[in-house]
Amino acid sequence: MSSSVLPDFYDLSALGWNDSLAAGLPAGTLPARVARVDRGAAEVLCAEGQLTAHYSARVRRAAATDPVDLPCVGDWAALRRLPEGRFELEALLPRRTAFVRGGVGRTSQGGLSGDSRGQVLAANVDVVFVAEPALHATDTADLGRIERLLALAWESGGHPVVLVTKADLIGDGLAFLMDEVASAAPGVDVHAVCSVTGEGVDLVRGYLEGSRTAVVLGASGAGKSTLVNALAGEAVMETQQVRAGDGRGRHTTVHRELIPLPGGGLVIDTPGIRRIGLYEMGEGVEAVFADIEELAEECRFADCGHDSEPGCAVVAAIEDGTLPERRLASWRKLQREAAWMASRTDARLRKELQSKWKVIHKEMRKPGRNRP
Ligand SMILES: Nc1nc2c(ncn2[C@@H]2O[C@H](COP(=O)(O)OP(=O)(O)OP(=O)(O)O)[C@@H](O)[C@H]2O)c(=O)[nH]1
Ligand SMILES: [Zn+2]
Repeated sequence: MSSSVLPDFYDLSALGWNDSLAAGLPAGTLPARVARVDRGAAEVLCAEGQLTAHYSARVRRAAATDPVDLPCVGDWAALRRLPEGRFELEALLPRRTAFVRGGVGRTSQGGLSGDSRGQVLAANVDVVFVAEPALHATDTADLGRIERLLALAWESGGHPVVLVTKADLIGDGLAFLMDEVASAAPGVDVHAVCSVTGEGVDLVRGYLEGSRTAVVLGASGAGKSTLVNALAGEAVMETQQVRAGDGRGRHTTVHRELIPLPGGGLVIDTPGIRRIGLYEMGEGVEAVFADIEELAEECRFADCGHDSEPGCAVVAAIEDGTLPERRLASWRKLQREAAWMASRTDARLRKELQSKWKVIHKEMRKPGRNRP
């Protein structure tokens, strides 16, 4: 599908390479960014171009013990040149952010395998675009879905941005809808985009400045591929129309899952990331509902259930109209889901990742950052 010619080499900084990553590179190795993984090997982009690097014995051993150590798209890796000229993926550099799917797998018998080991779907994602169409069939933007995807975005450690896509479909109702969406996304930038007219596309591009890496989360048909194509200025992704037109399955022609954009920045698109809304979320829920968490601190009872307790600040906010009732219901629903998932995913992994990212989140939630 892509008409772009593969370059013979990549400018490392255009792939997101920087000094702090360089400081962690083992001596005598070559930095490379993982663009796709296969069994036992990765397609990588590096100063030498695009090449295949097989995993070293050490990487294979580590991954056998803990699948989280398996290379994934977006990872930075250290390559070693073997005497015969091939490259081996010797080690992974520490990840700054990661989308982790908990170990809720299916056993061969069809039941849930409780092995509770995580799998990393994408690493080193700086910006997480949450795409929700202004109009989906006959429904306007689903605020609950935005909240759920925001929880996943916060949890990854990346910087979330909400994009109301297909803005052309809603006409005069847009301003009202944007206010509603903003109320579901405290502390997060919200923009309207239209891939048909190009409205908002430059704004989106701005988030990728400095060779940042993004993913676009959103339901099927949200306009993710169309947006990425608009950013790239060419068809790097198959859209639903194309797929419907030639009857081929999805992802048959898309090989690289890490896509460097001609205007700078990179986008990660994998089947796993496309389905991520179906996976779990944990403490990200707290970040999405920071407004309710804040109110809850004002409740008379520390264990207030925000139901019919006296002195409940949350119920008071609903009564005086400052907190939409829908938001409390959405918070409860996501909390229940998060608790269910947490009970069957790797607690150790979660803790480890969260303590790392708490610092980043704190930084991002500082006053002055577009709080409502
Ligand atoms: N009117 C309008 N239609 C759009 C816009 N963006 C995308 N579409 C259409 O919406 C449909 C779905 O777009 P895709 O980009 O394939 O959606 P997707 O999110 O990649 O969908 P999946 O691949 O199923 O996850 C296509 O028919 C697009 O032409 C837009 O800004 N305005
Ligand atoms: Zn309360």
